[in-house]
Amino acid sequence: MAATMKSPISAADLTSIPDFIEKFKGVKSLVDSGITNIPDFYVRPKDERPGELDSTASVDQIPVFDLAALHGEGRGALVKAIGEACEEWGIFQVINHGVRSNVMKSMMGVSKGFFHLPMDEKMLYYSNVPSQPVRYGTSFNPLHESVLEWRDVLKHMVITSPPEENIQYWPDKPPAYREATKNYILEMMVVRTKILSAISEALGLDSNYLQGVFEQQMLGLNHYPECPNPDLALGISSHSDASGITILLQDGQVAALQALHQNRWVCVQPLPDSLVVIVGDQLQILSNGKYKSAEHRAIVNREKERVSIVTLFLASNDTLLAPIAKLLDKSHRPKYQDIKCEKYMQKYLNKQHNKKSTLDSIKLDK
Ligand SMILES: O=C(O)CCC(=O)C(=O)O
Ligand SMILES: [Fe+2]
Repeated sequence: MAATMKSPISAADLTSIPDFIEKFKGVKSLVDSGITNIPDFYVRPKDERPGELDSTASVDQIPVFDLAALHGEGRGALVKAIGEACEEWGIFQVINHGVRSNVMKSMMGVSKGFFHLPMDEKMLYYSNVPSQPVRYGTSFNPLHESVLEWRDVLKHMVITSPPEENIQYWPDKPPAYREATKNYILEMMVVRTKILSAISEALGLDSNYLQGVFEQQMLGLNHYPECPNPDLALGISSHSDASGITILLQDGQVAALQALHQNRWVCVQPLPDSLVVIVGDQLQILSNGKYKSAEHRAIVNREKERVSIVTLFLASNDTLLAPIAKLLDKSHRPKYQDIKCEKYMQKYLNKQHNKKSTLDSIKLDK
């Protein structure tokens, strides 16, 4: 592989982000070039670096729910607990969610396989324009960022139903990519119904209410290569997701995802066969702030690479995002300006990740 044969370069040789993007396209090829220090444009300001704040104290574990209980007498209690977790945390893990273990394993396998392809294969999908249907790239929005995220990405911006309608745009390497991705997407559609029906009920709405709103699906593969200075960089910087909900599959071997809770970073420990559910900004808007989108980030590791797979469920472009009328009354006035989903997504995608800044920008009575 040509990229691995280059002589080691020093971080000081890389002067600017556009220059780096032009030469390396992303993190993997930078690491393969043999660097021993990260370039300056990966170094986070001091207050953003992963510090001592991350906690594994038992009081600070994010909630874990066994979804098997949705099918029996325990449904009411579980729905209530999920609602409370959406208010308090905006993030929780689920087990016994019904997604087959081998489907998750294959998806993880083809994702890793894709990021390890030779550069010219990955370049077939390369773009810096976030709206491409299937796009390989790096960081979040590299040409609008002052500090880059230590990750490369492959994004499927639109998943159709059935998913294989636009399969010709999907990578066909590694050879199992298309089949594994299709199977994973189909299982995500099933688990979405379980989770969104529970959240709808917790809000006092018809079971299928939110399912009818968050009908669009996107898929994102994140690759976080080993990093020589994990104390200075972040894999993904603090942000909330623009989705209604996000369902995340994380690598079982490396703990890296952290959620902000009461001003502390709490590590989301990977549990076997679990999925992480994250409340996104669109659910915060619809619930009029009752449910909070979780601010989260991912750290990187000196020895281990990591892959995570995110499935976003969100409203269609022409949906007007607004608090649900049934949740409003004299003492619950709307907290957010109405905004078309397409416009919200443009606002979100046209800048760098910055905590919950997109949501904050449409708050009423700031
Ligand atoms: O890799 C992770 O655990 C987090 C990924 C994430 O937050 C995202 O893709 O939005
Ligand atoms: Fe996220």
